[in-house]
Amino acid sequence: MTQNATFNTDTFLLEDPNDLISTDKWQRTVNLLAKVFDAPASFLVQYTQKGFQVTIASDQASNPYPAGLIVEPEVNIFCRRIVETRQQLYVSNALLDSCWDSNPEVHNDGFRSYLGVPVFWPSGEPFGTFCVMDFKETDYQTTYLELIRHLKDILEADLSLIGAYAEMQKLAITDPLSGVNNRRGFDILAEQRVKLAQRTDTSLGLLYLDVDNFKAINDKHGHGVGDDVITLIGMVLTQSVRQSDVIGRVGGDEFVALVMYDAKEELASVKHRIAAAFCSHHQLERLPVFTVSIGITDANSSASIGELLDLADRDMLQRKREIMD
Ligand SMILES: Nc1nc2c(ncn2[C@@H]2O[C@H](COP(=O)(O)OP(=O)(O)OP(=O)(O)O)[C@@H](O)[C@H]2O)c(=O)[nH]1
Repeated sequence: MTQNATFNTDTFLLEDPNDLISTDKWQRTVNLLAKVFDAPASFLVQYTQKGFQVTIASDQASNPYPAGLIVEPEVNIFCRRIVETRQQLYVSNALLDSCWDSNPEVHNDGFRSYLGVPVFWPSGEPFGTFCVMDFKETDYQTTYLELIRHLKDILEADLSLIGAYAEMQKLAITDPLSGVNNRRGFDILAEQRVKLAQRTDTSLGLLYLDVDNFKAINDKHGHGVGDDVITLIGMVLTQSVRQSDVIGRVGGDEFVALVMYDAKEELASVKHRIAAAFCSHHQLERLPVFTVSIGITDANSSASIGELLDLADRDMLQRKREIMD
């Protein structure tokens, strides 16, 4: 289920710039680091599965590594050690330790000294490193180590801003009771999913689910039990569809799922899977027995999400009438 696309810690910030980050301020911070250490190069480096990318490079002619440069994740560079250990690293002279023999920063580019600290996302995941490098051996004193940690706090404060904003965005599109997308979230993500399906030539179907006589559950067992049924539906739907499918709660007891399929019969089998899941779950959860009506429509036309929801809703009502009659 596509839900948390707003805060992706596995994407390079340079590929997906964030308005909340002032890269000017970061540039000044990185430049300042090089200046106070009287060093030829300093960096903010981001780590993802794709490797290490220089996000910001101090703007001196002596700096060989520009912003945007990516180093493969398995290369034995200093920053890699920090990401692995999550600890500060100070190498005053890399030639004195054979573990750096295979480091291209040392044997290709002539660096001797490295001081770096880990930078973390607010989630505690490593963002990357903040570091300063020199072509000569160094002997940094404690106050310098404190300074680099202080400057890194400034960068982490900005990263926590992105985290807080992403969290707010997530809250704005999530239904707190069922944990699935609310109507706004569903509309946004479903529209993206439809565009992606058109580009990749895949087929989509829309399921519309409504609890039968939900009002009676509330009236007979109380609102709290009704809430538990809503929570259960969110859970069952999440477990019944693929990660890339989009689900949402679009009304009190109404849920929808936009699902990808290869053969049309798959839509009917998703529908049966969902209905069957309720049978086993309400026993486990000690909830009253309830049934749901599910409508389906094909979602491969140029119709808007609102129009598709209407079609699936009408199909659901038709089925509900058939059961009630
Ligand atoms: N417990 C609980 N009840 C809710 C919530 N949101 C809406 N409802 C109730 O859901 C009920 C929906 O009633 P109806 O739209 O008549 O639907 P129904 O009783 O399922 O009837 P049919 O759709 O015809 O099967 C109303 O009584 C609402 O008060 C919620 O978050 N929690």
